Amino acid sequence: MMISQEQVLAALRNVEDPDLKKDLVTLNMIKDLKIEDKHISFTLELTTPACPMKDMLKNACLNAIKHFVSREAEIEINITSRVTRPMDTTQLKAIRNIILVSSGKGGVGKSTVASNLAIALGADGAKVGLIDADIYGPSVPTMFGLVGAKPGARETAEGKTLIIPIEKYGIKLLSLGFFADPDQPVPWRGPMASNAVKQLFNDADWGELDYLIVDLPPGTGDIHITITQSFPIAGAVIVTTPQQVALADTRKGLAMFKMPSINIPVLGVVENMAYFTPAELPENKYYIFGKDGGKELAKSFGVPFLGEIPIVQSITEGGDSGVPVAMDTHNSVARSFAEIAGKVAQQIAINNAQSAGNVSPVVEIDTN
Ligand SMILES: Nc1ncnc2c1ncn2[C@@H]1O[C@H](COP(=O)(O)OP(=O)(O)OP(=O)(O)O)[C@@H](O)[C@H]1O
Repeated sequence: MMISQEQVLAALRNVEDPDLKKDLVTLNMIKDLKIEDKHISFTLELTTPACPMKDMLKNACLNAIKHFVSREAEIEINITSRVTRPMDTTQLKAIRNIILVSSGKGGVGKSTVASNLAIALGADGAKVGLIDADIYGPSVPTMFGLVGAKPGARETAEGKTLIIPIEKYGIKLLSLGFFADPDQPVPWRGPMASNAVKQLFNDADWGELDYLIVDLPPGTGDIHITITQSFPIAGAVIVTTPQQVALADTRKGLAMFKMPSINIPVLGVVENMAYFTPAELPENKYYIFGKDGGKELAKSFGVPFLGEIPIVQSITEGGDSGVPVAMDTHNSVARSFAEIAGKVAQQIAINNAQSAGNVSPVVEIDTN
């Protein structure tokens, strides 16, 4: 039996990426195709290591080759990824996608979501950085067990001094909290705060990153304007809790990203503290702050709903002890964060493909 490259590629043209709505060959995702007798091997290059459809696409390739080429074929598929980036980027070239994590109100769990999202994306093999730009109360040092840590610096060949992000759990971190005394009130104000935040982007030795997560201060202020106008942003993740007071502020925060002068894609809404589950009765969910508020908000703005996170002690404990809950992959909350990370990465890949003209302009948004 002779199998040709053309036969295999023709078979794989029947496999469509459901997000990008084109086949894998057209999308140039099939690499290193080799055929020896009945042994076929190739690499499937995805747009993100966090792709939630990894297994589905691999199975679809196997089935297509078995069906259209030969039942006897022995098929080996190696999965890799090359994270795409928005098109219009001339600065921060080594940072592919900047993701803002934002909330209308303080204390809703924005830093918790930013930290766990960073870990969940990194767990799939992506190169991830995290900037804590919360001028009012930088909490990333606490959440990563780095209170009192001081980043180093190095000189470039051109004589520029670069801050070296601190690496923990595979994530490169910089927080305004590293540059202030943890026991003193935060002195950042107006232009000084904006300049300090810009430095975290421009004057740091980030190296290559697939995703740089930014934990913003709550609300809508100078820092938001500075960041959205200074850097190419892949999108914003909005964190809310189900109470009406939180939702009202979230609505304002979300509307800000949609303003024509800002115009940042909203990747979706995360509903934190969605319900309470007692450890001894894990099946019982108590919607003590109201039900589905985040979901309905997402629907009303036509943006994806990324998932809900319950109120659980392991999140508070993880945050306080410097080991974010997403590190414990057996914990069900860690799985929820992994799912949210998958959806965020997926949404970015769709937006990037769209801006590169690689996908039809109508993208279905899952708001269920
Ligand atoms: N789902 C949850 N279950 C239990 N505790 C949580 C949950 N989400 C957040 N917390 C805890 O609530 C506190 C506030 O969370 P976090 O610092 O993430 O909020 P924030 O929105 O970033 O606050 P800030 O406005 O200060 O930036 C932390 O102690 C955190 O561990």
